[in-house]
Amino acid sequence: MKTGVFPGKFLPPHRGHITAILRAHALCDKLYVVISERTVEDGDLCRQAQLPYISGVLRQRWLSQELQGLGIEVLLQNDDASPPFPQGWGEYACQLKQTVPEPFSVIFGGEESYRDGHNQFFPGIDYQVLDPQRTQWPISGTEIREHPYKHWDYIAGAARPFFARKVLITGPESCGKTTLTRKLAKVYCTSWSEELGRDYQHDVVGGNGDLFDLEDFNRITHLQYEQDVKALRSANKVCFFDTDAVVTAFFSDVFMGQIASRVESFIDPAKYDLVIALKPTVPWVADGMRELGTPEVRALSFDKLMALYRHYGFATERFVVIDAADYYQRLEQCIASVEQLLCGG
Ligand SMILES: NC(=O)c1ccc[n+]([C@@H]2O[C@H](COP(=O)([O-])OP(=O)(O)OC[C@H]3O[C@@H](n4cnc5c(N)ncnc54)[C@H](O)[C@@H]3O)[C@@H](O)[C@H]2O)c1
Repeated sequence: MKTGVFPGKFLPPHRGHITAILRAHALCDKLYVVISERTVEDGDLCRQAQLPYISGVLRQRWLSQELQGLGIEVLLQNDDASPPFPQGWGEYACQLKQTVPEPFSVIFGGEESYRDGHNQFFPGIDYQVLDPQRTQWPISGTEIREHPYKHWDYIAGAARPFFARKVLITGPESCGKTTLTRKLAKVYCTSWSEELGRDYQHDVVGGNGDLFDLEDFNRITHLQYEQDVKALRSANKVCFFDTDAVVTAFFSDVFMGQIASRVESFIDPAKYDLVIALKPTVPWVADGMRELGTPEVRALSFDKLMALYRHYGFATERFVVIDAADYYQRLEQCIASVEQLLCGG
């Protein structure tokens, strides 16, 4: 029985890592992937790339998603107490032997320069180097952190939702949100999450808004969240959202005179990288389910919705407000703001 260990930072995991891990797995009977987390150093690396901290647990979740079902165990090791390399070799070696729950006979890696250290601090354990020139996937974690959109295809699938830019298109009824969201998704060849409250109203309530009850808005928020997560999983650099929980809170208040109890727990001002707010300056389209059609009510709805965003901690002064009265201009303004969001990545 040959047991191997594949250590790394995996900040973030990419195809080079995954392929090397799978090769290592083919060379032994049991493989442990060990994520080495140094919160200060790793935190600095994320900050330098202007990314939120990618915690060890998050990396463990991503790698576990990627490798599940293959008999590879993903472990997390906190190396905060070890000095940096090369002084930290001894502590690192001790810690690794404690983290892995059984004796191992081989350590895999891609760095020839670590061989002497391995020979000294892991006596009797082979050090096997795989693809040291990174010929198959010429990529590093540093390159991905600094330019995730340029190197998008290398990012491990499970980590892509973290890196995908999230764009919310919001606004009151009949301002072209759904069409614009679909068009933007097509322009950027990516996924989007459509508002499902209207389908819910059609399918469950029979189209008659008077028949809503408060619990319906809790369900809508939850279903929308699930759909958003699914859309994000297949995003190509950017993902578009046709609605959010603030809009559901708004309609809960319109129909029921109060906000359903669980809606607020889905409101997250930090979720979106860009919020595009559409003003109701295009013609009203009656579809049998819309309620708020007069020009005065439409303008008031927009103001009320923005006030609700402020109430929930959104920085509405950073919203891109689209007030052009024609669809061509609206689309152009949206594309320009998305371009700005993605540029430099
Ligand atoms: N930094 C040091 O001087 C040093 C010294 C000794 C041990 N270590 C330990 O070694 C482990 C690896 O650290 P790291 O910073 O190199 O981790 P990492 O997350 O950057 O990489 C993990 C492993 O994948 C390999 N790899 C990376 N990109 C690849 C690609 N495109 N194709 C094929 N293989 C690729 C790396 O060579 C490494 O072996 C860590 O556990 C670390 O603590 C580091």
